Amino acid sequence: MESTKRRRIQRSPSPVYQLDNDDDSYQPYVSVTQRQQEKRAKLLSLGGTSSKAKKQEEAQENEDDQNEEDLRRERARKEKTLLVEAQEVHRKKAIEDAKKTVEEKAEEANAEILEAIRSRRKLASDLELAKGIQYTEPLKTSWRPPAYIRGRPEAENRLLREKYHILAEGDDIPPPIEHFSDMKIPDPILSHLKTNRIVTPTPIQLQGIPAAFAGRDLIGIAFTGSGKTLAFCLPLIMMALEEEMKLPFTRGEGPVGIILCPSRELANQTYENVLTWCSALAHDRKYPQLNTLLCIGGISMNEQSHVLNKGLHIVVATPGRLIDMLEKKRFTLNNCKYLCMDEADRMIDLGFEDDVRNIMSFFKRQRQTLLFSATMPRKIQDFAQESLIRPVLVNVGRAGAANLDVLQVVEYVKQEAKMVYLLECLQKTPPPVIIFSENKNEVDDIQEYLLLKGVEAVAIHGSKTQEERQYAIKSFKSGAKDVMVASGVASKGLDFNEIQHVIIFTMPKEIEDYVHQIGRTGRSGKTGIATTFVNMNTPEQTLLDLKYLLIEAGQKVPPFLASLDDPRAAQGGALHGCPVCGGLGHVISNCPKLNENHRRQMASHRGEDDKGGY
Ligand SMILES: Nc1ncnc2c1ncn2[C@@H]1O[C@H](COP(=O)(O)OP(=O)(O)OP(=O)(O)O)[C@@H](O)[C@H]1O
Repeated sequence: MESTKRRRIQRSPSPVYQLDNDDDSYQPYVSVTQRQQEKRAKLLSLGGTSSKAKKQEEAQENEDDQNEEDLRRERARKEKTLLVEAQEVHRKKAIEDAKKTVEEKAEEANAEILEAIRSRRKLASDLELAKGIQYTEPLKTSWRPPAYIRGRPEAENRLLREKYHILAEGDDIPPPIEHFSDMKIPDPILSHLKTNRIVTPTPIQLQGIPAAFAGRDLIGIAFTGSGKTLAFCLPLIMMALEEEMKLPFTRGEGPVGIILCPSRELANQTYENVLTWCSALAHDRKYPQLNTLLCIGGISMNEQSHVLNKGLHIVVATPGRLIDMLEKKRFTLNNCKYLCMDEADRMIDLGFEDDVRNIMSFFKRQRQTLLFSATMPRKIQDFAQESLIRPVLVNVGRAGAANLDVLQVVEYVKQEAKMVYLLECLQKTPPPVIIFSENKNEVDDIQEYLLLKGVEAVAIHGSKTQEERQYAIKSFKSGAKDVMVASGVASKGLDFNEIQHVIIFTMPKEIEDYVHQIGRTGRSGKTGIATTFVNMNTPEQTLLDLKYLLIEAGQKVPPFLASLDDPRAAQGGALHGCPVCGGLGHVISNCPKLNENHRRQMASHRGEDDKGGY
C-alpha cells in the first residue's frame, strides 16, 4: 500500500513541470516586486520602522534591482549566443548541401519518396503481427550438400558465383552446386529432366535450389526464361516427398506447400509442371504418388474432388480462389510450411498484398517463404527483406534487365499505319508469334483484322471467359494457331514453345511489363526477336526507359530514341533503376508506375477499379 502511494506521488507532478524541468530541486519563479513586498512585510513584522530599517530596506531594493538587471543582461546574452549558433548551423548545412553532387541529392529525394510510400506493415499475417510472433531462424531441413561441397572453402564458392554472374546476399549462404546430381534429387526426376534437355542447372537454379533445399527464405531474381519455375517447384516436391515417406498423408491432411501465381494461366502452367515432375517420380515404384491441387477461379473445384478426398501435398493457386477454399475449410494450412510467390513483385505490388496477408493468416506454424521474379524493384526487395527470416537474395543480372537472348527492334510507326504494318511485320519470322497490346478492345480489333486477312489468330484478355482463355492457350501451345494476340494476362511467366517473334503493338507504360512481354521469346538459351511499335502516343518517360534498357542490353538504339534528351544526363552521374519500377530513364518522382498505382488507389477508394488489371 505504502509503496503504491509513493509511486503515485512520484508520478503526480503537473505535466508542465515534466515538460519544462524534470529536476527535483525546481524552485518556482517569484517576481522582484513580490519578493520586495515579502521582505517589507518581514521587516515590519520584526517592528523595524526605524530609519535604520528603512535604509536597510532601500539598500535591499537597490541590490534587488541590480540583480534583476544582471539577470536580464545575462538572458539577452544567452539569446544572442543561441541565435548566432543557429545561424552558424544554417550556414554549415548550406555549405554541405552545395557540396553534395546531383546524384547524392537525387538519392536523398528518392529515399524521402520511398519512405513516404513504404508499406508500414511487414509481410506477415495480421495474427502473427498481433501476437508479436517473430521467427529468427530459418526452417530446419534434413538436406545437406555432398561432403565435398560442404568442405569447399568460401572463396571458391565466391569464384563460382562470379563465374555464373550470381550476386548472392545474406548470411551463411548455402554453396552453389553446379550439377543436378550433386543436389541429391531423386533419379526418376533427374532422368525426366534429362529427357527434356534439362541437363545442367541455370545460374538461378545452381544457387537458388541449394538455398531453398536448406530451408532458407529466398528472393530469387533472374531473367525471363531462365528456369525459375524448377528452382521453386523442386524444393517443395522434395519437402512433400520427405513428409509423405515419413508418414503417409490421409484424407484431410496437407498441403505441405503452396505456390501462388498472379494469373490463372500461369497457375495452370505451373500446376502442369508439378504434375509432370510428380508423376515422373511416382513412375518409379520406390516413390509414392504426391497429390497436387489446382486452385484457380473460373474452374469447378468439384472436378478435383478426387484430390481433395486424398491427402494433399501441393497446392498451386491464384489468391482469390485459394482464400475462398480456405474460408470454406475445404482444406487447412495447419501443417503447411512452404509458401512461394511467383512473379512476386506483381503479387505484392498490385492489389494482392492484402490477399497475401490474408492467406498467411491461415498458416499455423513457421513457414519457408520464397519470392521469385524477373523484375523486382528496390521498393519490393526492401519490403521483402524486412518480412522474411534471414533471407538469401539470389540475383542473376540486374533486376528488371532484359533477357540478352532477345534481339530488340524498336520502330516508329504512326498510329493509323500500325495495323497494315503489322501484317508486314508478321513476315519477319515463321510462327509462332505473340502480339501484345495493352488494351482489351485493341486485342479484339487486331485479332479480327488478322482473321480477315487469313491469319490463324487467337486472342486472350481478362474479359474473355475462362473457356475462351483456355482454348486460346491450348490451341496456340499445340501449334494449331500461329498467332496469339494478348493483353498483359499472357505476359508474365507463360512458357510457350519456341516463340520466334514477339510484336508489341502498343508499348506498355511500365518498362517492367515490356521486359516480361519480350521475355516470351528467347527462353531457355534460345534466341528470339521482339519488335516494338512506338509513336507520338508513347509517353516520353517510357521512351527514355526503353532507350536505356536497349543500351544496357547492347542493342541498337534507333535515331529517334538516341536523340531523346534526358534532363538528368546534363547533370552527370550514373543511372540507377527507379526504386519503384526499375526503369533507367526517369527519377522516382516521374515514375509512371507510381502514378498508375496512385490512380488505382484513388479509383479503388471510389470503388471504380478492379484488382490486378487483367
Ligand atoms: N536447366 C535448364 N536447362 C535447360 N532448360 C531449362 C532449364 N531449366 C528450365 N528450363 C526450361 O526453360 C524454359 C523457361 O523456364 P521457366 O518458365 O521456368 O522460366 P522463368 O525464369 O520462370 O521465366 P519467366 O520469368 O518468364 O517466368 C522452360 O521451358 C524450362 O523447361
